[in-house]
Amino acid sequence: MANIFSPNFIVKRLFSGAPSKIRAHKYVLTKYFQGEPKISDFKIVEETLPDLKSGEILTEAEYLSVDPYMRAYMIGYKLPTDMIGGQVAKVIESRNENIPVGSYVTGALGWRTHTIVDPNKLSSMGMLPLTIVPDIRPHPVSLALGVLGMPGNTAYFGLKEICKPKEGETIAITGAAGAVGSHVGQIGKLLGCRIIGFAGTDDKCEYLEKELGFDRVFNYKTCKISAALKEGAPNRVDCYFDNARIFKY
Ligand SMILES: NC(=O)C1=CN([C@@H]2O[C@H](COP(=O)(O)OP(=O)(O)OC[C@H]3O[C@@H](n4cnc5c(N)ncnc54)[C@H](OP(=O)(O)O)[C@@H]3O)[C@@H](O)[C@H]2O)C=CC1
Ligand SMILES: CCCCCC(=O)/C=C/[C@H]1[C@H](O)CC(=O)[C@@H]1CCCCCCC(=O)O
Repeated sequence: MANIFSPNFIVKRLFSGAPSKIRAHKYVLTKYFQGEPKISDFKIVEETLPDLKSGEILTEAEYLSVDPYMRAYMIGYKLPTDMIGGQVAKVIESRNENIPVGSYVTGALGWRTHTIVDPNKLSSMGMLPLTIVPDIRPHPVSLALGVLGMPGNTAYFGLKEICKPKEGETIAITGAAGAVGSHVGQIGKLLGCRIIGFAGTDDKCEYLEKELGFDRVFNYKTCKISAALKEGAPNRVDCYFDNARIFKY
């Protein structure tokens, strides 16, 4: 997740006594990703937003989300195209009586600074409604893209409703340090399970064991998987929550 406001992105408003004109900045994808995404795959475009219509809100992004689905989804768009993506954003102007200025919303608004939203419409791909973030202070609003958002919900419902682990069982997790995996492990611990994880660096493994309380985490790039499973899950693995498809099975 990235806080997008560097000095280059500071909003410029043209005050004229009338409603402010906002110059939004957005990431436009100009090349499909090959390997790691690169700065040169994007250009940044400025656009002046129109005045709000009745029912609409103007949002200012505070957090953008970077997620694995983006690589696959962007292939479906003709280039150049606006970059999709989840946001937590603050409402800075409102012509909607249910969403006052100062509230926070989360939704698929894309990688852009400012957005005019009709809260009754679904996202561009028609999948996600805009959601008002409840007041969760003193916790940060960014949690709406984390444990309270899709990663947390995926972890919670995937574990509770699909894996259905029982207390004392062992859960193995790949992509264990990722947005979903790190929540699966923590929820699993709360359910009284033994958690073994697989992650791609020693730092991630140490973080998961020491900070998040996973029982045993292995660096899948340097360990022998069969030995790791024997050591980490001496009885057996009861649930396998696969986020990364790093194992051939
Ligand atoms: N985030 C969400 O809300 C949702 C996610 N999903 C799916 O869940 C899975 C995990 O998502 P999420 O936790 O958000 O992902 P993250 O981006 O947080 O973590 C992904 C991790 O997967 C590992 N990885 C393994 N193999 C590869 C590879 N070939 N290329 C890149 N990374 C690799 C990397 O960790 P390491 O270095 O440790 O190997 C990487 O950091 C994905 O399949 C995603 O599509 C599904 C529904 C919702
Ligand atoms: C607000 C978007 C948060 C997305 C979090 C995430 O990682 C979603 C994962 C996708 C999963 O891999 C399979 C999906 O279909 C999930 C939803 C993708 C939503 C894309 C919406 C894009 C848009 O409408 O602009």
